Amino acid sequence: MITASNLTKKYGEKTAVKNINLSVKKGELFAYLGPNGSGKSTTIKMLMGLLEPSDGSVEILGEPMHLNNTELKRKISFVPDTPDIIGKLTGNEYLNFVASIYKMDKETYKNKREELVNMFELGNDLGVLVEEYSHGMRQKLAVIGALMHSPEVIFLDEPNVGLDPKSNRELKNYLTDYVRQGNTVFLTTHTLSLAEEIADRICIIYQGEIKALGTLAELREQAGVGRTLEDIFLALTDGEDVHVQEHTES
Ligand SMILES: Nc1ncnc2c1ncn2[C@@H]1O[C@H](COP(=O)(O)OP(=O)(O)OP(=O)(O)O)[C@@H](O)[C@H]1O
Repeated sequence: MITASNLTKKYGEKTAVKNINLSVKKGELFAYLGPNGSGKSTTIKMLMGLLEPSDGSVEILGEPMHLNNTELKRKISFVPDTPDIIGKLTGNEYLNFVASIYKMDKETYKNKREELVNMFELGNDLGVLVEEYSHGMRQKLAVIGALMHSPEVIFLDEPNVGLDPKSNRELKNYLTDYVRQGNTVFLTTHTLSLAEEIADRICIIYQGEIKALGTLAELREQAGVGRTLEDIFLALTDGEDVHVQEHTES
């Protein structure tokens, strides 16, 4: 569903993403982890066709992704790390707008919207201007907008930031159910426990390069008995004195 081949992004002299190769299968929940500035958002933006790679290529649903592949972009969805929703719209207006972009039929829109709005308990705030929303409320609205049209592939950049514990739990349950139905989720997070709990496979990047990729059990096996994901993450990204075998490309 998602394939990155030798994906590279340079900003001037700086190489933010170096030669990333990965592929995410149908029905998989893939967690992409890395410290601040390691290249997670840059990777997601290239996978989504929002940013031109300096080198390498991306395929989504078996099709090449390009900046102007609008039809392919309609089949996927994105929750950015800082949802930039027009403040002069009410929550209702925003969701109507999203439904029109994705050409949702009325009945599906009504049902999906009700399900998601109830899940996040945002019903009472939909008549309010988004500029009056808290960060968490904006985050919920962005997630509802992204999930409403049931995309086969969804990218979420730190979706849990700002969500209260109940909403976090609801989102986790929703995403695990969502992949069980055959959809594909690619998410970044700094909350390692979230990745431990819900990810089928985990990829750790550091300074734009893949350092580890596998199931939690595989990563633990490489790291040695008793190692937590936090130990592994720190060993691979901070130079802590724990030996963990790095990922090598096959
Ligand atoms: N538009 C840009 N111009 C120049 N450099 C950029 C640009 N966007 C990102 N970078 C640089 O690329 C590197 C990777 O940034 P990116 O935002 O992809 O990291 P990240 O892993 O998502 O970080 P965080 O966890 O803090 O969100 C950083 O060094 C950042 O400074």
